[in-house]
Amino acid sequence: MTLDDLSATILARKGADPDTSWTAKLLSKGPAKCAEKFGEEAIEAIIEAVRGDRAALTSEAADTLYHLLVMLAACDVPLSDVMAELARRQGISGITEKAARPR
Ligand SMILES: N=c1c2ncn([C@@H]3O[C@H](COP(=O)(O)OP(=O)(O)OP(=O)(O)O)[C@@H](O)[C@H]3O)c2ncn1[C@@H]1O[C@H](COP(=O)(O)O)[C@@H](O)[C@H]1O
Repeated sequence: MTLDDLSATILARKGADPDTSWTAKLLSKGPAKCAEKFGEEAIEAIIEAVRGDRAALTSEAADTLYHLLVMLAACDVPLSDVMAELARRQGISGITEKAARPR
Protein backbone atom coordinates (compact mmCIF):
# COMPACT_ATOMS: atom_id res chain seq x y z
CA MET A 1 0.00 0.00 0.00
CA THR A 2 1.45 3.36 -1.04
CA LEU A 3 0.10 6.86 -0.45
CA ASP A 4 -0.70 6.92 -4.19
CA ASP A 5 -2.84 3.76 -3.80
CA LEU A 6 -4.66 5.21 -0.78
CA SER A 7 -5.19 8.54 -2.53
CA ALA A 8 -6.69 6.73 -5.56
CA THR A 9 -9.07 4.81 -3.26
CA ILE A 10 -10.12 8.06 -1.57
CA LEU A 11 -10.74 9.82 -4.92
CA ALA A 12 -12.79 6.82 -6.08
CA ARG A 13 -15.02 7.30 -3.00
CA LYS A 14 -16.12 10.77 -4.14
CA GLY A 15 -19.85 10.43 -4.69
CA ALA A 16 -19.98 6.90 -3.18
CA ASP A 17 -22.63 5.89 -0.65
CA PRO A 18 -21.94 7.57 2.73
CA ASP A 19 -23.72 4.68 4.48
CA THR A 20 -21.08 2.18 3.36
CA SER A 21 -17.95 4.36 3.04
CA TRP A 22 -16.37 6.43 5.83
CA THR A 23 -14.45 8.37 3.16
CA ALA A 24 -17.63 9.19 1.24
CA LYS A 25 -19.34 10.21 4.50
CA LEU A 26 -16.50 12.55 5.41
CA LEU A 27 -16.19 14.03 1.90
CA SER A 28 -19.96 14.68 1.80
CA LYS A 29 -19.55 16.97 4.82
CA GLY A 30 -17.21 19.30 2.91
CA PRO A 31 -13.61 20.56 3.19
CA ALA A 32 -14.04 22.29 6.58
CA LYS A 33 -15.20 19.07 8.29
CA CYS A 34 -12.41 17.09 6.60
CA ALA A 35 -9.88 19.67 7.82
CA GLU A 36 -11.31 19.50 11.36
CA LYS A 37 -11.00 15.71 11.35
CA PHE A 38 -7.41 15.93 10.08
CA GLY A 39 -6.62 18.36 12.91
CA GLU A 40 -8.11 15.99 15.51
CA GLU A 41 -6.06 13.06 14.22
CA ALA A 42 -2.87 15.15 14.09
CA ILE A 43 -3.40 16.21 17.71
CA GLU A 44 -3.92 12.57 18.73
CA ALA A 45 -0.61 11.73 17.02
CA ILE A 46 1.10 14.62 18.84
CA ILE A 47 -0.22 13.34 22.18
CA GLU A 48 1.18 9.84 21.54
CA ALA A 49 4.54 11.28 20.40
CA VAL A 50 4.81 13.28 23.61
CA ARG A 51 3.75 10.26 25.69
CA GLY A 52 6.39 8.17 23.92
CA ASP A 53 3.94 5.38 23.02
CA ARG A 54 5.42 4.18 19.73
CA ALA A 55 2.65 1.67 18.93
CA ALA A 56 -0.08 4.23 19.54
CA LEU A 57 1.86 6.84 17.54
CA THR A 58 2.12 4.39 14.62
CA SER A 59 -1.66 3.96 14.64
CA GLU A 60 -2.38 7.68 15.01
CA ALA A 61 0.16 8.51 12.29
CA ALA A 62 -1.74 6.17 9.92
CA ASP A 63 -5.01 7.94 10.85
CA THR A 64 -3.34 11.30 10.27
CA LEU A 65 -1.96 10.39 6.83
CA TYR A 66 -5.33 8.97 5.74
CA HIS A 67 -7.18 12.08 6.93
CA LEU A 68 -4.57 14.36 5.28
CA LEU A 69 -5.31 12.63 1.97
CA VAL A 70 -9.07 13.00 2.53
CA MET A 71 -8.60 16.73 3.24
CA LEU A 72 -6.52 17.16 0.07
CA ALA A 73 -9.22 15.35 -1.95
CA ALA A 74 -11.92 17.55 -0.40
CA CYS A 75 -9.93 20.64 -1.43
CA ASP A 76 -9.16 19.31 -4.95
CA VAL A 77 -5.41 19.33 -4.30
CA PRO A 78 -3.79 16.34 -6.07
CA LEU A 79 -1.26 14.34 -4.04
CA SER A 80 1.03 14.65 -7.09
CA ASP A 81 1.14 18.44 -6.53
CA VAL A 82 2.27 17.88 -2.93
CA MET A 83 4.88 15.37 -4.11
CA ALA A 84 6.07 17.87 -6.77
CA GLU A 85 6.47 20.52 -4.06
CA LEU A 86 8.52 18.08 -1.96
CA ALA A 87 10.62 17.25 -5.04
CA ARG A 88 11.22 20.96 -5.63
CA ARG A 89 12.54 21.24 -2.08
CA GLN A 90 14.76 18.18 -2.39
CA GLY A 91 18.35 19.02 -1.58
CA ILE A 92 17.46 22.42 -0.09
CA SER A 93 18.27 22.37 3.60
CA GLY A 94 15.56 23.78 5.82
CA ILE A 95 18.24 25.91 7.46
CA THR A 96 19.33 27.39 4.11
CA GLU A 97 15.71 27.99 3.07
CA LYS A 98 14.89 29.76 6.34
CA ALA A 99 17.98 31.96 6.11
CA ALA A 100 16.99 33.03 2.55
CA ARG A 101 13.53 34.23 3.62
CA PRO A 102 12.89 38.00 3.40
CA ARG A 103 12.94 39.50 6.88
N1 LIG B 1 -7.13 4.25 6.12
C1 LIG B 1 -8.32 4.38 6.37
C2 LIG B 1 -8.76 4.85 7.65
N2 LIG B 1 -8.10 5.23 8.75
C3 LIG B 1 -9.02 5.58 9.65
N3 LIG B 1 -10.26 5.43 9.14
C4 LIG B 1 -11.55 5.66 9.79
O1 LIG B 1 -11.56 6.97 10.27
C5 LIG B 1 -12.57 7.04 11.26
C6 LIG B 1 -12.12 8.05 12.28
O2 LIG B 1 -11.72 7.46 13.45
P1 LIG B 1 -12.27 7.98 14.83
O3 LIG B 1 -12.10 6.87 15.79
O4 LIG B 1 -11.65 9.30 15.14
O5 LIG B 1 -13.81 8.16 14.43
P2 LIG B 1 -14.93 8.79 15.21
O6 LIG B 1 -16.11 7.90 14.95
O7 LIG B 1 -15.08 10.22 14.81
O8 LIG B 1 -14.43 8.63 16.69
P3 LIG B 1 -14.54 9.63 17.88
O9 LIG B 1 -13.83 10.90 17.43
O10 LIG B 1 -16.00 9.81 18.11
O11 LIG B 1 -13.80 8.92 18.96
C7 LIG B 1 -12.84 5.64 11.75
O12 LIG B 1 -14.13 5.25 11.31
C8 LIG B 1 -11.78 4.83 11.05
O13 LIG B 1 -12.20 3.53 10.69
C9 LIG B 1 -10.13 4.99 7.89
N4 LIG B 1 -11.08 4.68 6.95
C10 LIG B 1 -10.64 4.24 5.74
N5 LIG B 1 -9.31 4.07 5.43
C11 LIG B 1 -8.89 3.61 4.07
O14 LIG B 1 -9.83 4.05 3.13
C12 LIG B 1 -10.34 2.93 2.41
C13 LIG B 1 -11.77 3.21 2.03
O15 LIG B 1 -12.57 3.23 3.18
P4 LIG B 1 -14.16 3.48 3.04
O16 LIG B 1 -14.30 4.82 2.44
O17 LIG B 1 -14.72 3.42 4.43
O18 LIG B 1 -14.67 2.40 2.16
C14 LIG B 1 -10.16 1.74 3.33
O19 LIG B 1 -10.10 0.54 2.62
C15 LIG B 1 -8.83 2.09 3.98
O20 LIG B 1 -7.77 1.75 3.11
